[in-house]
Amino acid sequence: MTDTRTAPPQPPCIAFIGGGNMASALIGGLLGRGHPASQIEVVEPWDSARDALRQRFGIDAQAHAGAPLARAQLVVWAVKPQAFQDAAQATAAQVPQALHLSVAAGIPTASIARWLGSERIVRAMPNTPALVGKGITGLFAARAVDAQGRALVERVIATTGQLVWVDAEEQLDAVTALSGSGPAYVFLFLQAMQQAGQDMGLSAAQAYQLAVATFQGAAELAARSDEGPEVLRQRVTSKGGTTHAAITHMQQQRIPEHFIAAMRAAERRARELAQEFGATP
Ligand SMILES: NC(=O)C1=CN([C@@H]2O[C@H](COP(=O)(O)OP(=O)(O)OC[C@H]3O[C@@H](n4cnc5c(N)ncnc54)[C@H](OP(=O)(O)O)[C@@H]3O)[C@@H](O)[C@H]2O)C=CC1
Ligand SMILES: O=C(O)[C@@H]1CCC=N1
Repeated sequence: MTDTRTAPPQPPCIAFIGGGNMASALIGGLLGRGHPASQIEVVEPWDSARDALRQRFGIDAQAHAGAPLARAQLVVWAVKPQAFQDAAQATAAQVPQALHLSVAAGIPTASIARWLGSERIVRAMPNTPALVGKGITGLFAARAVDAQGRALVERVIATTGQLVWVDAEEQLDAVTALSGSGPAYVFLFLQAMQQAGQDMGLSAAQAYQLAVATFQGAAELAARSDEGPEVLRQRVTSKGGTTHAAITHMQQQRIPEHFIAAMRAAERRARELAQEFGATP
Protein backbone atom coordinates (compact mmCIF):
# COMPACT_ATOMS: atom_id res chain seq x y z
CA MET A 1 0.00 0.00 0.00
CA THR A 2 1.28 3.45 -0.86
CA ASP A 3 1.60 6.13 1.81
CA THR A 4 -0.81 8.92 0.79
CA ARG A 5 0.23 11.26 3.61
CA THR A 6 1.90 14.44 2.37
CA ALA A 7 4.58 16.33 4.29
CA PRO A 8 3.33 19.63 5.79
CA PRO A 9 4.30 22.60 3.61
CA GLN A 10 7.74 24.01 4.44
CA PRO A 11 7.54 27.52 5.96
CA PRO A 12 8.90 30.13 3.54
CA CYS A 13 12.58 31.03 3.61
CA ILE A 14 13.01 34.61 4.81
CA ALA A 15 16.26 36.52 4.22
CA PHE A 16 17.24 39.55 6.29
CA ILE A 17 19.63 42.10 4.81
CA GLY A 18 21.03 43.79 7.92
CA GLY A 19 21.04 41.96 11.23
CA GLY A 20 20.64 44.80 13.76
CA ASN A 21 17.82 45.92 16.09
CA MET A 22 14.86 45.61 13.76
CA ALA A 23 16.00 42.36 12.14
CA SER A 24 16.55 40.87 15.62
CA ALA A 25 13.05 41.88 16.71
CA LEU A 26 11.51 40.19 13.67
CA ILE A 27 13.74 37.09 13.88
CA GLY A 28 12.94 36.72 17.60
CA GLY A 29 9.22 36.99 16.83
CA LEU A 30 9.39 34.45 14.00
CA LEU A 31 11.36 31.88 16.01
CA GLY A 32 9.03 32.40 18.98
CA ARG A 33 6.10 31.42 16.72
CA GLY A 34 7.85 28.26 15.55
CA HIS A 35 9.43 29.45 12.30
CA PRO A 36 12.48 27.15 11.87
CA ALA A 37 15.91 28.81 12.12
CA SER A 38 16.91 26.78 9.03
CA GLN A 39 14.39 28.85 7.02
CA ILE A 40 16.07 32.17 7.92
CA GLU A 41 19.08 33.69 6.14
CA VAL A 42 20.82 36.83 7.37
CA VAL A 43 23.43 39.07 5.72
CA GLU A 44 25.20 41.27 8.28
CA PRO A 45 28.69 42.77 7.74
CA TRP A 46 29.70 43.14 11.40
CA ASP A 47 31.39 40.18 13.18
CA SER A 48 30.00 41.27 16.54
CA ALA A 49 26.44 41.48 15.21
CA ARG A 50 26.78 38.04 13.55
CA ASP A 51 28.07 36.58 16.86
CA ALA A 52 25.10 38.11 18.69
CA LEU A 53 22.68 36.50 16.18
CA ARG A 54 24.40 33.12 16.62
CA GLN A 55 24.31 33.30 20.42
CA ARG A 56 20.78 34.62 20.68
CA PHE A 57 19.04 32.70 17.92
CA GLY A 58 21.43 29.96 16.76
CA ILE A 59 21.52 31.53 13.29
CA ASP A 60 24.69 31.65 11.18
CA ALA A 61 24.60 34.98 9.39
CA GLN A 62 26.73 35.63 6.29
CA ALA A 63 29.03 38.63 5.93
CA HIS A 64 28.10 39.13 2.25
CA ALA A 65 25.11 38.48 0.01
CA GLY A 66 25.64 35.16 -1.76
CA ALA A 67 24.03 32.11 -3.36
CA PRO A 68 22.09 30.95 -0.22
CA LEU A 69 19.78 33.97 -0.69
CA ALA A 70 18.38 32.46 -3.89
CA ARG A 71 15.97 30.29 -1.85
CA ALA A 72 14.42 33.33 -0.09
CA GLN A 73 10.73 33.92 -0.83
CA LEU A 74 10.75 37.10 1.25
CA VAL A 75 13.68 39.50 1.63
CA VAL A 76 13.48 41.88 4.60
CA TRP A 77 15.54 45.03 4.12
CA ALA A 78 16.61 46.03 7.63
CA VAL A 79 19.51 48.37 6.85
CA LYS A 80 19.74 52.10 7.55
CA PRO A 81 18.33 54.33 4.80
CA GLN A 82 21.83 55.54 3.89
CA ALA A 83 23.05 51.93 3.37
CA PHE A 84 20.05 50.73 1.36
CA GLN A 85 21.16 51.51 -2.17
CA ASP A 86 24.58 49.84 -1.79
CA ALA A 87 23.01 46.84 -0.06
CA ALA A 88 20.40 46.55 -2.83
CA GLN A 89 23.00 46.68 -5.55
CA ALA A 90 25.06 43.97 -3.83
CA THR A 91 22.03 41.71 -3.37
CA ALA A 92 19.50 42.23 -6.18
CA ALA A 93 20.96 39.61 -8.55
CA GLN A 94 20.63 36.90 -5.86
CA VAL A 95 16.91 37.44 -5.23
CA PRO A 96 15.11 38.00 -8.55
CA GLN A 97 11.93 36.11 -7.57
CA ALA A 98 11.46 37.33 -4.00
CA LEU A 99 8.90 39.58 -2.41
CA HIS A 100 10.63 42.53 -0.73
CA LEU A 101 9.78 44.01 2.66
CA SER A 102 11.59 47.23 3.59
CA VAL A 103 11.62 48.65 7.12
CA ALA A 104 13.86 51.59 6.15
CA ALA A 105 12.46 54.99 7.15
CA GLY A 106 11.67 57.31 4.26
CA ILE A 107 12.99 55.31 1.29
CA PRO A 108 10.14 55.18 -1.28
CA THR A 109 9.00 52.08 -3.16
CA ALA A 110 9.92 53.82 -6.45
CA SER A 111 13.61 54.00 -5.40
CA ILE A 112 13.61 50.44 -4.08
CA ALA A 113 12.00 49.20 -7.31
CA ARG A 114 14.68 50.98 -9.34
CA TRP A 115 17.50 49.49 -7.27
CA LEU A 116 16.09 45.97 -7.21
CA GLY A 117 14.43 45.76 -10.62
CA SER A 118 11.25 44.47 -8.96
CA GLU A 119 7.93 46.11 -8.11
CA ARG A 120 6.95 43.44 -5.55
CA ILE A 121 7.63 45.67 -2.55
CA VAL A 122 5.95 46.21 0.80
CA ARG A 123 7.17 49.00 3.07
CA ALA A 124 6.84 48.61 6.82
CA MET A 125 7.39 51.00 9.69
CA PRO A 126 7.75 48.95 12.88
CA ASN A 127 8.87 50.12 16.31
CA THR A 128 11.21 48.74 18.96
CA PRO A 129 8.52 47.31 21.31
CA ALA A 130 8.52 44.63 18.60
CA LEU A 131 11.45 43.25 20.62
CA VAL A 132 8.98 42.18 23.32
CA GLY A 133 6.06 41.31 21.02
CA LYS A 134 4.32 44.64 21.73
CA GLY A 135 5.21 46.47 18.55
CA ILE A 136 2.92 48.19 16.09
CA THR A 137 3.80 48.36 12.41
CA GLY A 138 2.39 50.50 9.60
CA LEU A 139 2.39 48.72 6.21
CA PHE A 140 2.06 49.92 2.62
CA ALA A 141 2.00 47.57 -0.39
CA ALA A 142 2.96 48.57 -3.93
CA ARG A 143 0.38 47.69 -6.60
CA ALA A 144 2.31 44.66 -7.83
CA VAL A 145 1.91 42.87 -4.47
CA ASP A 146 -0.96 40.38 -4.51
CA ALA A 147 -3.10 39.08 -1.62
CA GLN A 148 -0.72 36.16 -1.08
CA GLY A 149 2.21 38.57 -0.75
CA ARG A 150 0.33 40.70 1.75
CA ALA A 151 -0.60 37.60 3.74
CA LEU A 152 3.05 36.50 3.91
CA VAL A 153 4.09 39.94 5.17
CA GLU A 154 1.27 39.96 7.73
CA ARG A 155 2.38 36.55 8.98
CA VAL A 156 5.91 37.86 9.60
CA ILE A 157 4.93 41.22 11.09
CA ALA A 158 2.19 39.78 13.31
CA THR A 159 4.87 37.91 15.27
CA THR A 160 5.99 41.29 16.67
CA GLY A 161 2.61 42.77 17.62
CA GLN A 162 -0.15 44.73 15.88
CA LEU A 163 -0.23 46.00 12.30
CA VAL A 164 -2.07 48.71 10.35
CA TRP A 165 -2.20 48.94 6.52
CA VAL A 166 -2.18 52.43 4.98
CA ASP A 167 -3.51 53.19 1.48
CA ALA A 168 -1.14 56.01 0.53
CA GLU A 169 2.63 55.66 0.72
CA GLU A 170 3.03 59.22 2.13
CA GLN A 171 1.07 58.10 5.21
CA LEU A 172 4.07 56.00 6.20
CA ASP A 173 5.92 59.23 7.05
CA ALA A 174 3.16 60.00 9.56
CA VAL A 175 3.40 56.46 10.95
CA THR A 176 7.17 56.95 11.27
CA ALA A 177 6.72 60.21 13.18
CA LEU A 178 4.05 58.71 15.42
CA SER A 179 4.74 55.08 16.29
CA GLY A 180 8.13 54.49 14.62
CA SER A 181 9.90 57.21 16.58
CA GLY A 182 7.23 57.21 19.31
CA PRO A 183 8.99 54.91 21.78
CA ALA A 184 11.76 57.52 22.03
CA TYR A 185 9.21 60.17 23.07
CA VAL A 186 7.92 57.84 25.78
CA PHE A 187 11.46 57.17 27.02
CA LEU A 188 12.14 60.93 27.13
CA PHE A 189 9.02 61.40 29.27
CA LEU A 190 10.08 58.48 31.47
CA GLN A 191 13.46 60.15 32.04
CA ALA A 192 11.79 63.45 32.94
CA MET A 193 9.32 61.77 35.29
CA GLN A 194 12.11 59.82 36.95
CA GLN A 195 14.17 63.00 37.39
CA ALA A 196 11.22 64.88 38.88
CA GLY A 197 10.53 61.96 41.24
CA GLN A 198 14.13 62.03 42.44
CA ASP A 199 14.04 65.82 42.85
CA MET A 200 11.00 65.30 45.10
CA GLY A 201 12.79 62.76 47.33
CA LEU A 202 12.21 59.32 45.78
CA SER A 203 15.07 56.97 44.90
CA ALA A 204 15.91 56.55 41.20
CA ALA A 205 14.58 52.98 41.29
CA GLN A 206 11.31 53.96 42.99
CA ALA A 207 10.75 56.87 40.61
CA TYR A 208 11.47 54.71 37.55
CA GLN A 209 9.15 51.92 38.70
CA LEU A 210 6.36 54.41 39.36
CA ALA A 211 6.86 56.11 35.98
CA VAL A 212 7.02 52.90 33.92
CA ALA A 213 3.96 51.40 35.66
CA THR A 214 2.06 54.65 35.11
CA PHE A 215 2.73 54.53 31.34
CA GLN A 216 1.82 50.83 31.19
CA GLY A 217 -1.35 51.30 33.24
CA ALA A 218 -2.54 54.42 31.43
CA ALA A 219 -1.92 52.85 28.01
CA GLU A 220 -3.78 49.69 29.01
CA LEU A 221 -6.68 51.76 30.40
CA ALA A 222 -6.88 53.75 27.15
CA ALA A 223 -6.72 50.55 25.06
CA ARG A 224 -9.55 48.93 27.01
CA SER A 225 -11.76 52.01 27.41
CA ASP A 226 -14.57 53.14 25.11
CA GLU A 227 -13.81 56.72 26.13
CA GLY A 228 -11.27 59.00 24.52
CA PRO A 229 -8.16 60.45 26.14
CA GLU A 230 -9.82 63.74 27.03
CA VAL A 231 -12.45 62.03 29.20
CA LEU A 232 -9.84 59.73 30.75
CA ARG A 233 -7.73 62.78 31.59
CA GLN A 234 -10.68 64.58 33.17
CA ARG A 235 -11.25 61.56 35.46
CA VAL A 236 -7.75 62.07 36.90
CA THR A 237 -8.16 65.81 37.22
CA SER A 238 -9.91 66.74 40.48
CA LYS A 239 -11.17 70.30 40.67
CA GLY A 240 -8.51 72.50 42.20
CA GLY A 241 -6.27 69.47 42.69
CA THR A 242 -2.72 68.40 41.83
CA THR A 243 -3.31 67.19 38.25
CA HIS A 244 -5.04 70.47 37.41
CA ALA A 245 -1.93 72.32 38.60
CA ALA A 246 0.35 70.20 36.40
CA ILE A 247 -1.86 70.25 33.27
CA THR A 248 -2.39 74.02 33.57
CA HIS A 249 1.37 74.52 33.69
CA MET A 250 1.83 72.29 30.60
CA GLN A 251 -0.89 74.15 28.68
CA GLN A 252 0.53 77.56 29.63
CA GLN A 253 3.93 76.36 28.37
CA ARG A 254 2.22 75.18 25.16
CA ILE A 255 3.61 71.68 25.62
CA PRO A 256 0.93 69.99 23.46
CA GLU A 257 1.66 72.42 20.58
CA HIS A 258 5.42 71.87 20.95
CA PHE A 259 4.88 68.13 20.98
CA ILE A 260 2.87 68.27 17.76
CA ALA A 261 5.57 70.46 16.18
CA ALA A 262 8.22 67.92 17.21
CA MET A 263 6.30 65.13 15.50
CA ARG A 264 5.99 67.24 12.35
CA ALA A 265 9.80 67.60 12.43
CA ALA A 266 10.08 63.80 12.44
CA GLU A 267 7.67 63.59 9.49
CA ARG A 268 9.71 66.22 7.59
CA ARG A 269 12.89 64.27 8.31
CA ALA A 270 11.32 61.11 6.84
CA ARG A 271 10.67 63.07 3.62
CA GLU A 272 14.24 64.42 3.66
CA LEU A 273 15.62 60.87 4.02
CA ALA A 274 13.73 59.97 0.84
CA GLN A 275 15.38 62.91 -0.94
CA GLU A 276 18.87 62.33 0.47
CA PHE A 277 19.10 58.56 0.15
CA GLY A 278 16.28 57.59 -2.21
CA ALA A 279 16.56 60.07 -5.06
CA THR A 280 19.79 58.73 -6.54
CA PRO A 281 19.50 56.50 -9.65
N1 LIG B 1 15.38 51.31 15.41
C1 LIG B 1 14.12 51.65 15.27
O1 LIG B 1 13.38 52.04 16.20
C2 LIG B 1 13.47 51.56 13.93
C3 LIG B 1 14.23 51.42 12.79
N2 LIG B 1 13.62 51.36 11.56
C4 LIG B 1 14.40 51.24 10.36
O2 LIG B 1 15.03 49.96 10.41
C5 LIG B 1 16.23 50.03 9.67
C6 LIG B 1 17.30 49.33 10.46
O3 LIG B 1 17.41 49.98 11.72
P1 LIG B 1 18.12 49.27 12.95
O4 LIG B 1 17.80 47.82 12.95
O5 LIG B 1 17.83 50.11 14.13
O6 LIG B 1 19.64 49.48 12.48
P2 LIG B 1 20.95 48.71 12.96
O7 LIG B 1 22.08 49.63 12.71
O8 LIG B 1 20.75 48.11 14.33
O9 LIG B 1 21.05 47.47 11.94
C7 LIG B 1 21.37 47.57 10.58
C8 LIG B 1 22.55 46.66 10.32
O10 LIG B 1 22.70 46.47 8.91
C9 LIG B 1 24.08 46.56 8.61
N3 LIG B 1 24.37 46.82 7.20
C10 LIG B 1 24.82 47.94 6.60
N4 LIG B 1 25.01 47.74 5.29
C11 LIG B 1 24.67 46.46 5.04
C12 LIG B 1 24.68 45.66 3.87
N5 LIG B 1 25.08 46.14 2.68
N6 LIG B 1 24.27 44.38 3.95
C13 LIG B 1 23.87 43.89 5.12
N7 LIG B 1 23.85 44.60 6.28
C14 LIG B 1 24.25 45.88 6.24
C15 LIG B 1 24.49 47.69 9.51
O11 LIG B 1 25.89 47.89 9.56
P3 LIG B 1 26.43 49.44 9.71
O12 LIG B 1 26.24 49.77 11.15
O13 LIG B 1 27.84 49.35 9.27
O14 LIG B 1 25.59 50.28 8.80
C16 LIG B 1 23.86 47.26 10.82
O15 LIG B 1 24.63 46.31 11.50
C17 LIG B 1 16.51 51.50 9.39
O16 LIG B 1 16.33 51.74 8.02
C18 LIG B 1 15.49 52.27 10.21
O17 LIG B 1 15.02 53.39 9.49
C19 LIG B 1 12.26 51.35 11.44
C20 LIG B 1 11.49 51.47 12.54
C21 LIG B 1 12.00 51.63 13.86
O1 LIG C 1 14.97 57.40 13.93
C1 LIG C 1 14.78 56.80 12.86
O2 LIG C 1 15.09 57.34 11.79
C2 LIG C 1 14.18 55.41 12.85
C3 LIG C 1 12.86 55.40 12.16
C4 LIG C 1 11.83 55.33 13.23
C5 LIG C 1 12.60 55.00 14.43
N1 LIG C 1 13.87 54.99 14.20
